Amino acid sequence: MEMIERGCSAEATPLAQDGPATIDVAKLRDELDKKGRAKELTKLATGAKEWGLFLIENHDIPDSILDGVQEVVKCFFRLSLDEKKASLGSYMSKDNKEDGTNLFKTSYLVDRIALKAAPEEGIDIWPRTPSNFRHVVKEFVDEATRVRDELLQALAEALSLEQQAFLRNFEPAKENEVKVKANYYPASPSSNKVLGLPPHSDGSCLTLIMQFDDIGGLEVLKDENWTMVSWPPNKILVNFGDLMEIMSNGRLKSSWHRVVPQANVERISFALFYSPPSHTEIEPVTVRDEDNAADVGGYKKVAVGEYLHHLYTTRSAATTIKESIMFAKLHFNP
Ligand SMILES: O=C(O)CCC(=O)C(=O)O
Ligand SMILES: [Fe+2]
Repeated sequence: MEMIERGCSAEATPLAQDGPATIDVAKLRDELDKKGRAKELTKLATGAKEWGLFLIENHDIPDSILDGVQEVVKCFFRLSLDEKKASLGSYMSKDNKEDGTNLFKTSYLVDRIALKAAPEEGIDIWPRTPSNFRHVVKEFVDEATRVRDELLQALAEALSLEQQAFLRNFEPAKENEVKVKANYYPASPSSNKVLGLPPHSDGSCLTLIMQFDDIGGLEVLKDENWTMVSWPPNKILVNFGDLMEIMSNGRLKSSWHRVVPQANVERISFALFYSPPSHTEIEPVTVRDEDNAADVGGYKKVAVGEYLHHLYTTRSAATTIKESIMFAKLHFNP
């Protein structure tokens, strides 16, 4: 298989002793309990900086919706290859070609579909089997987007920024990008050889990930060690992508992560990738050096589409971790 820098072989990984922070969204919403809310914001700031990701609970997305997503995605992956091809219909669309090829041909142990849930115009690449796939996923996307907005505001507040500092990049709402990926990782007896997904950072601002069973598979590079992240299906993992690192001027770092197939059990995950509209120029928040008031964040203004194009065309050839994000640095000389 293709060699991608550090950590190509998936050696056994210890489970984190104390995993990423779990943030209680209900506490963030509770304006009456000021102390409890402030405590949760502090936990959010600390946890998010430490791991580049965190978990959320009490997010208020009904179990019926989470269960519905699980059902339609499992149903899709149970189809035969021919049935999957037939189900996807206009699969060879512009949007689905690049990512969708993973479904049938990959050097990694993953079968996956990538769709765009928003913006809506001109997109008809949803699986037709099961017939309620699109409806169920869209319901979930609507709920998750509400939570995304709350999280972006809470993150700004947690960093002592003005509440809209991150969310304002997501205007106008109807032009926001929401990519959907459903990943199926088969069990792999030789799991110490082949990866499900290679080490990477997401291009998004935030990625919300569900996994349908808490069996392990996602690993994040933390303090130079690959560390398995564990979470149950009713919690959602919130991962920072490169756009968040740029937006926050490096105060929040995108995580470097990979997926390792498990030896005896298959795994399915379902992720929403949120990015501002492609033409939006992200202006990194200012990060002041306390002593001389200079900006020390190191990131510059960059258009979302331009950055993503750069990331997707360079990351597989990168030789160092997060090399592609250098493009958004003030002192980048290609
Ligand atoms: O399967 C997972 O948990 C993570 C998937 C992932 O990293 C991705 O699709 O970018
Ligand atoms: Fe990822």
